[in-house]
Amino acid sequence: MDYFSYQDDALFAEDCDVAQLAKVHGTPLYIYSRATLERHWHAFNNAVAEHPHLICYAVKANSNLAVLNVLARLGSGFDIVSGGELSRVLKAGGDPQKVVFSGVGKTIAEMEQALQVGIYCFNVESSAELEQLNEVAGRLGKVAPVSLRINPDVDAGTHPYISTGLKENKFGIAMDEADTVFARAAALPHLHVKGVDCHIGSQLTELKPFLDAMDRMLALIDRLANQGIVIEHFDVGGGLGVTYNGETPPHPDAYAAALLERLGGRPLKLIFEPGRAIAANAGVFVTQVLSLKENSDKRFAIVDGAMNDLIRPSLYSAWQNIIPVQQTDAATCAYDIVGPVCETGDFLGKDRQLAIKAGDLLAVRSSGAYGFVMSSNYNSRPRVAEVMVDGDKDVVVRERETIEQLWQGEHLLP
Ligand SMILES: Cc1ncc(COP(=O)(O)O)c(C=O)c1O
Ligand SMILES: N[C@@H](CCCC[NH3+])C(=O)O
Repeated sequence: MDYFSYQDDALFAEDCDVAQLAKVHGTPLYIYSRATLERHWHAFNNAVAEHPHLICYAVKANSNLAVLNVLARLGSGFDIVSGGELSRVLKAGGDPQKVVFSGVGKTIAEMEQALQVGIYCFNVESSAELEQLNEVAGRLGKVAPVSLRINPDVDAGTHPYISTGLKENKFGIAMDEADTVFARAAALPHLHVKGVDCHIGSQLTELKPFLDAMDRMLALIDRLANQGIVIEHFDVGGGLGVTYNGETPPHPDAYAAALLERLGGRPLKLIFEPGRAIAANAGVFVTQVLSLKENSDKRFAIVDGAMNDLIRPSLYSAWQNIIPVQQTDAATCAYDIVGPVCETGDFLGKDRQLAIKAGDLLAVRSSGAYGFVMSSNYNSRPRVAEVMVDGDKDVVVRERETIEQLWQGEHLLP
């Protein structure tokens, strides 16, 4: 079931006509589907329903308050990487006791904030962070719940910029130091060791790297048990991929079943941190064709959306499907879909077969994750509006920035 589909050649988001949404709210525009977010969250939650677990949506994928609130209402937990994300979760009605705090560099202020609100667990990424957290917790008269993020040194087989589980990556504690750092964590007075975690990369489309990582992590958990260090939970991170262009990532059911089989009856609570798998295909980015231009080699469609609004194609050469908002029978041509930003790398897609003219609307699919959250004001372009549809209702969940907001907080010299 695809909540973004055509009805009589017009693209709909649930029961809302996308062209009408663009007319009312302007372009460029992000549109999210509540039903899709909920279906994807339930897919994870149902996949492990029979086993103690917590689904902690990775806020970084899409941190709009309405997105977080929809998931909080389902009972979701949240994986955060900053004090800002924690504040968003709380503002959106999320339960701090279902929050795990990941991230390779946490500030003292962020540690204090998370300790004060009582999060579920800190995913600690280094010995230095462990010592700091112990000190901060001691100063506040608290005990910090901790998991250690271990870098299992497996190749996730994904884009090098989004691979995180190799020794050469900055993330986590090396496996060959894990036992020692755990022993230290267990000995520190203001920490309570709860779990282990790993996250080997994003947009994984095969089970094997996940299972390789799990085998190494379970071996560690067994060694720790022999040292008398009891691990309550195993946080497997996020990373399950989605279909952008014909990839066939495992369904959460298959993923969870494979993990549970490997777990082999160990009484560990499982924590999942899915971001992309929940949000990516719950959103589209709608842009209008400003003009067409061609030379002897190429045809360009210059659109009002740009790399500052959706950077994935420029940053990772990521391919996202670009479809017309109104389908026609007209003959198609190959276009590079480019934005107004003054960078050669400013494109949303290359060599796309489309039948388009100035004024037409295009929808870039799979834009619900790592879309708006990675947007910027580069070229002094106001950040775009975000709308969430819920059946035949649409709500502006973030207003388009105004020109005045572009220089909010800036000051002239006296
Ligand atoms: C620690 C951690 N957890 C979860 C995620 C979410 O990843 P994904 O969106 O691929 O599920 C990330 C980002 O890759 C991450 O770094
Ligand atoms: N921003 C990346 C994913 C990064 C994952 C962050 N841990 C993307 O769009 O694919």
